[in-house]
Formats: sequence, C-alpha cells, structure tokens
Amino acid sequence: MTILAPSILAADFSRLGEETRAIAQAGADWIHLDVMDGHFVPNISFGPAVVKALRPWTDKVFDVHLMIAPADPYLAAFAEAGADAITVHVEAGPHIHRSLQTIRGSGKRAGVALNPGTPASAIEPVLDMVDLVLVMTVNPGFGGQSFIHSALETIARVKAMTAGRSIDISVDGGITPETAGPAAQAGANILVAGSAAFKGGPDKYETNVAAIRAAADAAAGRDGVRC
Ligand SMILES: O=C(CO)[C@@H](O)[C@H](O)COP(=O)(O)O
Repeated sequence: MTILAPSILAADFSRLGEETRAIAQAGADWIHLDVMDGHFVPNISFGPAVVKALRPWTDKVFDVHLMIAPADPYLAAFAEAGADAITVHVEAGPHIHRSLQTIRGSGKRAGVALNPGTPASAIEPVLDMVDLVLVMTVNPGFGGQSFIHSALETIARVKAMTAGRSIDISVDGGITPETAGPAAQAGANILVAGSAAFKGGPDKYETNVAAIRAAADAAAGRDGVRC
C-alpha cells in the first residue's frame, strides 16, 4: 500500500497547526516536514521549534527531511521535538555514516536522501543503516517545481539495490496524480506531495490525497483498501 506523506511546505504557514490536522484527517499517512537552512539549499523554512509546536496536532508519523549542512548538531533537537523519521542528505556530509548512527541511536527511523544529480551508488555503503531512502525528483529548496523524469532511473536503481531489505523508498518533488504512477512503478512506496496535496484549500485535501494515492496504487498494482 502506498504511503502518502504531504509536505507542509505547501500549507498555509499562518495556520500550520490547523493545516497539519486537516491534511492528516484528509487521509495522509505521514506528515513530511521540510527543514531548509539557506545554505545546503537556497531557501529557509523552519526548525525544531516548529516541529515541536506541530507535534500535538496529529499522531501521524512525522517524517523530517533535513536539507541542512551540517546536520549532526541538530539531530538530537529534531528527535526531541517529535520526529519519528529523520532523513539526511548524502551530499550534506561531512560524515553520513555518523549522522545515520546518531539517528538510529536516538530510536528514530533513519533516512538518506539523494539529489537528482547524485548517483544511487553514493548510498551503497550505508544501506545497512537506513530505514528509508528518499529520492529527490526536483532539486531541493522549493515546492511547486516540475518532476525530473530522469530521476525515475535512480528510483529503479535504489529499488534493485535494496531488494531483500526492509527499506522504504520515498520520492519527493513534483508528485501529482500524473507523476505518482511512474514513481510508484519505478519502485517508490512513499510519495511526498506538497502543492498537489494542499492545492485548493482544506475542502479539497481529501480529494487530492485520494487521487495521488489511487494513481500510485494502480500503477504499482497495490491494494488501495485502507482499514
Ligand atoms: O523537499 C522538497 C523541496 O525541497 C519537497 O518536499 C517539496 O516541498 C515538495 O513539494 P511539491 O514539489 O510537491 O510542490
């Protein structure tokens, strides 16, 4: 079954608590929280204080995506703020192995992210340390960008590399009902969607979430029935 993880980067920041609750009630499985530092990526979003403030609004998995470098000085703060999964970029360095060790050591799911220009082979040495691989299908930093189709190859390579292991494959950037299918077919089982999940305001969230999930489930031949 596809896991749909709306990115609150596309939510109304003046009402983040209500938005988080609304998208959760609309059928989101996880909540994706994009943390940007204006250094690793050319945008600044929010830090652990916001993650902590949002934690009481839903009990859904908080999937924290750190687009920051270095990440290590902040891992404990995000873990304490209520993250359930913490993903760091393999490009962010300086010691991806240590970062993943720290995340696992804090009892959280550890994720490693790959930018569109990074080969899948970059994460091979740390595969036994991760619970999820996040493949970026846009260059990180902003919501609302177009899906980079060449990244489908990376998803397929990660799928092959992780065969036989219990590792989720997440895809992030430009996910819509049109791109969800190819991403799921290539091997992704977690879809992060910002603009396509939040477009149209709260009345549309349920329809948006269902449309993205249905496209992915159909393409991957997954059972879309949820209990
Ligand atoms: O991490 C990022 C961007 O850096 C993503 O999570 C985007 O925020 C997804 O937004 P859409 O492309 O779906 O609008």
